[in-house]
Amino acid sequence: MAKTPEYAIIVAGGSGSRMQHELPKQFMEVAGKPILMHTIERFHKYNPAVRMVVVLPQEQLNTWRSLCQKHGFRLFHMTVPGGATRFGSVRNGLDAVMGDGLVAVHDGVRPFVAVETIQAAYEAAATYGSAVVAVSPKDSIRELTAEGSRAVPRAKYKLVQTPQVFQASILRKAYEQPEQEYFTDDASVVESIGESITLVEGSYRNIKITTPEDLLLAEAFAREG
Ligand SMILES: Nc1ccn([C@@H]2O[C@H](COP(=O)(O)OP(=O)(O)OP(=O)(O)O)[C@@H](O)[C@H]2O)c(=O)n1
Ligand SMILES: C[C@](O)(CO)[C@H](O)COP(=O)(O)O
Repeated sequence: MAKTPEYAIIVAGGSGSRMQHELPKQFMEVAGKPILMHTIERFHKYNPAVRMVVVLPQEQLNTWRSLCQKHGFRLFHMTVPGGATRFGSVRNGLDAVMGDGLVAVHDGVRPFVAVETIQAAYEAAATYGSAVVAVSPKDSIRELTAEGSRAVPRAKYKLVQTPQVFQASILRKAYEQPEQEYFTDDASVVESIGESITLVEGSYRNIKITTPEDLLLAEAFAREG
């Protein structure tokens, strides 16, 4: 039987404002290579046949082309221009996904996702229609209230990562709706059309490179391979 087509929308259309660096963080080097190249390599390592759609800021398409030349980066991927928000970028990426199959959405700035995590997410989505990678919090959690704050039971919460994988038809339907402020990831978008979300265990190494100190961790993880 033919394998279900697998797609990956790698969203790298942001400006990286919290990194406070001139170059968008997805292009900053870790272990001598742009972060985004590490990310693409992880998906290629999982399955060289994954059809990759990389979403980039419109004004940075040429920068990426130059970086690929400079680093001799030849792993095949399509590029599409991003939107004003992550939601808009995923929607643009989805327009490039033709036909049925499983679609992973992954942050371009999560370069240390394990191949085993990617595999587990595609497998769960094949069975349940959705799969969202998450880990348990390590710190205590307090909820902000009108009076101040109060402790909440940590065991009731998960910290959400990517990849988030869905049947293409579900993801398309979800991204037809208007964007809402509480859409911070793909699970929140899909859930709001009434679909249930299946969680898959993630990894504490699957960090999202967001602020400058994350780069220190990233260099350490990259050294370990
Ligand atoms: N308009 C946007 C905004 C974000 N992203 C992508 O979504 C991922 C997670 O977002 P985040 O870490 O918030 O990235 P930025 O938006 O670039 O960072 P910041 O919020 O600090 O500006 C990143 O890979 C980012 O490039 C995107 O594709 N398009
Ligand atoms: C999708 C995500 O990485 C899951 O943790 C996260 O929600 C992205 O949030 P950001 O506000 O774009 O950093």
